[in-house]
Amino acid sequence: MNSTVKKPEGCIELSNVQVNFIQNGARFAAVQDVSLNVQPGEFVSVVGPSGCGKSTLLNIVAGFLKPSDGVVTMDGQAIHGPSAERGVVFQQYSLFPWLKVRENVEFGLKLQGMARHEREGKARTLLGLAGLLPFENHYPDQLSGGMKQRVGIVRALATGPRVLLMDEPFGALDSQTRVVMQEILTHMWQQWKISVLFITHDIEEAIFLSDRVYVMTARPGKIKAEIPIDLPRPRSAAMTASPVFTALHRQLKSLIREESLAAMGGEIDPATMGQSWHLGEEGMETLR
Ligand SMILES: Nc1ncnc2c1ncn2[C@@H]1O[C@H](COP(=O)(O)OP(=O)(O)OP(=O)(O)O)[C@@H](O)[C@H]1O
Repeated sequence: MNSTVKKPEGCIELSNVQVNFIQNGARFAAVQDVSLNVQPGEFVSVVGPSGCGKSTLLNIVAGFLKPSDGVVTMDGQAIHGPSAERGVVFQQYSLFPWLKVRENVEFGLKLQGMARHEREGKARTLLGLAGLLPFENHYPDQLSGGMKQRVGIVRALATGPRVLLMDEPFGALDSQTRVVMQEILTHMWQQWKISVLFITHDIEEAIFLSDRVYVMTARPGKIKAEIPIDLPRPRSAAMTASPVFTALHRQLKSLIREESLAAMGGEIDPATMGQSWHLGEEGMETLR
């Protein structure tokens, strides 16, 4: 946990959550017995192999999905559906293409019944903080991917949520833009001190941004480990070369690698990985 002053609200708790889905007529557990929490003002990431149920967990906290079993609360109240108290940012830029940048940010405020001049002022302040004010009259199509995602974050924050839920928000960006976006997000988060639940495949991203990281097992997704990230704040790109960062990276990589191999269902034998394939004449024949 960082040492900044916490808002008194924005506590998410999942207790013994199970999610069953039906695929091809068969029921299976996507998520099993998951208990995790995000404390007020904390930045928590969830990492794990593809298909382990990360997005499913986020969708439950967002209120888009109901768990088959278990309890999910925000500040002690059960979550029954989506709410402006929980802002969501997805990988796909979910901006309205027919609205200008500022109109996109104002959208939720308009729904809340805020008067025009007030919402204009609020949107402009937030856009200014994100360095986007010069683009307030642009349409989303006129922006780069990184800028669109910054608008998406500002829009999610505009209505004053207690929690920000982010599902691979930088997954569609090139690696350089992604690193810059991580720095922007960590600075924005330090100003807003809002609780964040962040889903990512990227170990470095999870370490750089988070106070704690949960690692999930391969499907059915359970919590395999909870790793505190004891790096000072504010975070800077230079920290990624520090011994603490490197050790955390190694630890998380090893935990996830075990699960990624498990997720492949024994298709790959770790003992022989890296050895060249010797197909033999018979094997070559099957490829011809
Ligand atoms: N609505 C649904 N109906 C049936 N199966 C689903 C549904 N949603 C997700 N699944 C399955 O549940 C499992 C978990 O999916 P989920 O998208 O949560 O995983 P993930 O960890 O976010 O994956 P990725 O990292 O690849 O995005 C997957 O096997 C997925 O195919």
